[in-house]
Amino acid sequence: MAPAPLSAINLGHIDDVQELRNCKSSHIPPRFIRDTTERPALDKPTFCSDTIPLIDLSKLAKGTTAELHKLMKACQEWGFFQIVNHGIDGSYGQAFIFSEDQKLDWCNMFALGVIPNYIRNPKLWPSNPSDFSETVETYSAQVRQLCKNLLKHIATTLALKEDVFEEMFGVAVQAVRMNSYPACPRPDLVLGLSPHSDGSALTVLQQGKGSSVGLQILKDGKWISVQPIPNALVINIGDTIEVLTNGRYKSVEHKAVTHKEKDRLSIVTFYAPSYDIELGPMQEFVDENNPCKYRTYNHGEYSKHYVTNKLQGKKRLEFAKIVN
Ligand SMILES: O=C(O)CCC(=O)C(=O)O
Ligand SMILES: [Fe+2]
Repeated sequence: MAPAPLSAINLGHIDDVQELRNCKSSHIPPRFIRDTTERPALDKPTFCSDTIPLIDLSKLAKGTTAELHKLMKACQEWGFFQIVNHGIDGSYGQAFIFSEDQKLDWCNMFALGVIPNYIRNPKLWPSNPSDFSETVETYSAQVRQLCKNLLKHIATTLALKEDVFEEMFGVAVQAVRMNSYPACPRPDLVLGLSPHSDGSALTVLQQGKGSSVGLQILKDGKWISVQPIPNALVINIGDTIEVLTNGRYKSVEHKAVTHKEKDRLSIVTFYAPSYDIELGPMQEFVDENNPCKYRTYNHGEYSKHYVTNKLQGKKRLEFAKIVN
């Protein structure tokens, strides 16, 4: 999702977290200090008997039933999983600020629209380093193919025709966002990225090699850290799949925390239907035991709503919720 245009709202002075880090002061400007209820509990490690599921894409490609079952459980119970054997090699600024009193994330973001062409702003594509654009193009083409494949497997786990999402989505919208989280002297007071669900159908997250733990997901009311696995990609279900499956597969709330000494970079691809598509729960997931939970809406309107509202858990999905 591209960041929302900064409008006439008074945003006040915004410190650059990269500069704050470079000046090595232990002072955290108040705009970054979270209310006590929001602060990450870093001293209490998130214990969980399970870690997020790890899926072997090469086994899915061979049609291994056990792996497909694992994928089904991952989508149903976690909304998040990591994948291995996927065949992909491995001017910043704040986003999602809408008011002067809003707490800021300890993160610099750089977002680029990739496909279709009309969401690209060539002026934003840096010419330095010289291979930046080509690298993003190559990576994005591979991730696009990966998303198409994953959506086929996901459709199979739902007993749907494997091409159902591809046929429904039209020319899928693809955007990439680079999140840079500089080390923070007080990671216990700030958040790298506020809790949110993604507005996409699928999200693919790549972490820097040797990355510190940063991503946390909300599972059964507890924040669980996603342990980086070398060469694995983290995949999560976005709001679109939650709506289409009438909540069978859920988009899961997640956030990022920072580290006292280590910088962290995540490269995130959002893959979503074309903006002109009308979306609502598929009839396969609605019956008398599963009443329709979401209205039908235009995906372009949802995307606009998504980028013009602050990150606040799953609040943005209320746009589509049917209230009884
Ligand atoms: O950097 C991370 O681990 C999380 C990034 C994320 O959730 C996002 O960009 O939507
Ligand atoms: Fe996200």
